[in-house]
Amino acid sequence: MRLVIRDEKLAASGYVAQYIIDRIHKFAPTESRPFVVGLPTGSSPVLIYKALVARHRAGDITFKHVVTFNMLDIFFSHVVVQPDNIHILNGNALDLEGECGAYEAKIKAVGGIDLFLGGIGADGHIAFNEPGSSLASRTRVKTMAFDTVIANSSFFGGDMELVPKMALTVGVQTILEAREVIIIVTGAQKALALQKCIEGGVNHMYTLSALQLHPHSMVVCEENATLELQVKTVKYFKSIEKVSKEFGIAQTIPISIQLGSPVTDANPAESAVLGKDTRSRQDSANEDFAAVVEGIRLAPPTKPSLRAVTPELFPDNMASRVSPTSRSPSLGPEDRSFDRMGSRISSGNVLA
Ligand SMILES: N[C@@H]1[C@@H](O)[C@H](O)[C@@H](COP(=O)(O)O)O[C@@H]1O
Repeated sequence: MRLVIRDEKLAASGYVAQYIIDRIHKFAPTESRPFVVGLPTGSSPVLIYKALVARHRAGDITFKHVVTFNMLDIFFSHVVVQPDNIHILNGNALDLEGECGAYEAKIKAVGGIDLFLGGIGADGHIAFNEPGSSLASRTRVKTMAFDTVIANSSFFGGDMELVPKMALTVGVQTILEAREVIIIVTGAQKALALQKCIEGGVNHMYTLSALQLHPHSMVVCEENATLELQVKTVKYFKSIEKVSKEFGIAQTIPISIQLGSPVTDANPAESAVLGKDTRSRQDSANEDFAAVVEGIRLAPPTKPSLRAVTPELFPDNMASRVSPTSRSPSLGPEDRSFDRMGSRISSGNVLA
């Protein structure tokens, strides 16, 4: 998991917005190969949406071939994404179970989610996967925790009575299957939840902690949200960014995920010419080692590693420590054998 910390909410949101724009540019989606995003509800992503809308209006980015799976009908969807590409869970459907199953099927039909953007509840939940949710859960009906009802009352004029007590939500497993997950965390009120999810173990009481099992997850937060983290945790994650900047190493996800690698039925020869990856997207998503390999490829040349040299092959070290004058008949048996070895090496012979 990556943890990116920025001083302010605005900077954290700007970072995520730019990240999404870069991902879409690199992916270069088309009608038949759209970029698929999962979008959350809540107030945390609002600044990100605003930044994306502004950049869209400035002509920096198009969302023409972006498909969204929204938790709710948010303004962003209407402004920039084509209506046909927007999928929203309908909490008023007559058959709620059918609605949830169909949602999962639609995600599968478009090839899975490339990037799931999420927030976090003050109790550590992701989407509406409240404490105690199965970490293997899929899209389903969920009863909201009291805390969540309070948090969401701001969207209902502060009236808790108006807040639905149940919601349809993607499951933890649905989220874990996204090829990449980014979480935005703002506000000191989220600090304890963030601490549990980052420094604690994987735990169904803090469902965001399941991201520890995801090969490509990133939490972007403002400094205030780190208040409960250990100083060494904060310093460590900050140092990762600093070091990679110094060494010119891009902290990237595998190229196959960035490009949305073609499916396995691609002609291998053609793929080789195009430099494309022929693995299936799902396979690629699971290859976290690829990220490491890529990091190594991007690393600038360094001094040859000493560990690459077998100690036995170090020349002449022993001989150079023994000066000819110190080789006296008074040496003990062990020293004499040391002396003999040294003299053979220093005379340029190779020991057989
Ligand atoms: N289901 C949503 C979550 O997706 C969201 O992350 C959380 C936090 O909301 P906010 O960002 O407003 O703090 O609220 C709700 O419970």
